[in-house]
Amino acid sequence: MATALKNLSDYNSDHFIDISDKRFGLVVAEWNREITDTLAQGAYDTLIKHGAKEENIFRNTVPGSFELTLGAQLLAQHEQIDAVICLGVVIKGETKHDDYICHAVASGITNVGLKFNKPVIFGLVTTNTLEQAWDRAGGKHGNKGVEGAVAAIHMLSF
Ligand SMILES: Nc1c(NC[C@H](O)[C@H](O)[C@H](O)CO)[nH]c(=O)[nH]c1=O
Ligand SMILES: CC(=O)[C@@H](O)COP(=O)(O)O
Repeated sequence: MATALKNLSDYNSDHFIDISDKRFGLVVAEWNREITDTLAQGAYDTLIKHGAKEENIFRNTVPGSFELTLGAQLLAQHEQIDAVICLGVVIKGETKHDDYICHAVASGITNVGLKFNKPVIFGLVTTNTLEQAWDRAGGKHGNKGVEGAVAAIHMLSF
């Protein structure tokens, strides 16, 4: 499987631009809070590591991943926000509810990015089990929050 070969925290930063004056929005879902907090810390630490200023990272929480789209839009609409990173964890339940959430968020945040012409990053962990989610929040497959921050910086370097 592709995931088995890829660590979400492995990346090449050679092409990154100076992000010291860039302003980042972090939108974090409260569902599965322990895991989403770990994703958010990974994203925050990566942005700081590559030169972002603490005062230029704006974190907001939403109830669940379904609300990430509106949360992203409320940040992306501000011209002083340069990129938005959306972070959530959706773990399959007994019904198809997870499918509806994930598809809505994937489509929704894509449209927000296109509407405001700025990076809106899909940092959604979508797993079958809690263990798989932790594997992608600092576990054996890295941290999806790190991947999200790297994607935001990469797109700003476009
Ligand atoms: N089951 C999960 C949810 N469910 C909540 C929805 O995201 C949403 O907040 C609710 O439907 C009200 O609109 N959210 C997650 O982030 N992760 C889940 O596993
Ligand atoms: C993934 C979810 O949406 C969570 O609420 C589990 O839902 P369900 O077990 O009702 O499918």
